[in-house]
Amino acid sequence: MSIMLKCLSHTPLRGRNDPGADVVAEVDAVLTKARAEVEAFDPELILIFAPDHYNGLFYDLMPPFVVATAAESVGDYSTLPGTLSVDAELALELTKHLMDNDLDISLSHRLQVDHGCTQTLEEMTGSLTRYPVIPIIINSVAPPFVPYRRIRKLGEAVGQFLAGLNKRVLILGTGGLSHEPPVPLLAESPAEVQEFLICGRNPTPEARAAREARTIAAGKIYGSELCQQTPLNAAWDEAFIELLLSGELDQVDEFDIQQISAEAGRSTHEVRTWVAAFAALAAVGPYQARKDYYRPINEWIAGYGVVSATPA
Ligand SMILES: O=C(O)CCc1cccc(O)c1O
Ligand SMILES: [Fe+2]
Repeated sequence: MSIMLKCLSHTPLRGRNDPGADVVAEVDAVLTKARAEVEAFDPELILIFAPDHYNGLFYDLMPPFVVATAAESVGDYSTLPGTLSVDAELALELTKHLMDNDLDISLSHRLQVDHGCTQTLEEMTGSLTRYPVIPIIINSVAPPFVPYRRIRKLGEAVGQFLAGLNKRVLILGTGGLSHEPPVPLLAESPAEVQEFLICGRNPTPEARAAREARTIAAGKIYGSELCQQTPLNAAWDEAFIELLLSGELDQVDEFDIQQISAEAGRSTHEVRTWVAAFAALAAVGPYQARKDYYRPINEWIAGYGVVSATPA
């Protein structure tokens, strides 16, 4: 088995509410290089850890994490629609492996996924079907959350499974870093928003458009004094990236969920996907990681980062 890891932010505001042309060009160059590395690696399997943003998973049944044996893109924010090329048999084997290793994983035989999964898949491969994929969706947006140590253990167990395959595997983590887009909180919402958060699957095109417009409007003022949301936190992001580069992943066991929300924004918890990805790689052996890019980008509502790693 050989293995490559890439973790990167996603943001549906890329191409919709862009920063200056110089920054756009920088990010384009970073993503082009990352994609070329994926192409050269030629993965036989992609294991993607991704969040969901109330598109596939709702409070009527909210799992801490879930393996999908089949996945359909909802095509939000004009992302690619359609069916992902999930390796169903292998996804089921992985699920059993996780259960046998004391992880109470959920299983979906038909999961809707959103930009949180598909944007990165498209950016890294140009498609939703180029390579066989197994999605693992980690709850990062709908509190309460399981502790970070559980995410590290999930990643470890996934890594042990991957180590037993005779395949080239690309591990992806997508989301973060610091950011707080305008996603409603169940406890603070009026009844109709609560209804959406509990069972809002398959919204009307109008409802979807309204949601997208709200995110774009938030991007226009993010980081200014007009904005109510927690601002980006470059220091938090840089420290998190350093932690990953150091290899001392068990430090995430000390992460305080409330404190991260307060200091870096509620959606910062999308970095749980990065924790799982790195824990999976670390389970295979020592690794070498590099920071490809970091910049706080208010227009995108994202502490925007790209990190790569391979076995040392
Ligand atoms: O529509 C949503 O729920 C949030 C959209 C969104 C915006 C900025 C950064 C993100 O990571 C993200 O997911
Ligand atoms: Fe997100």
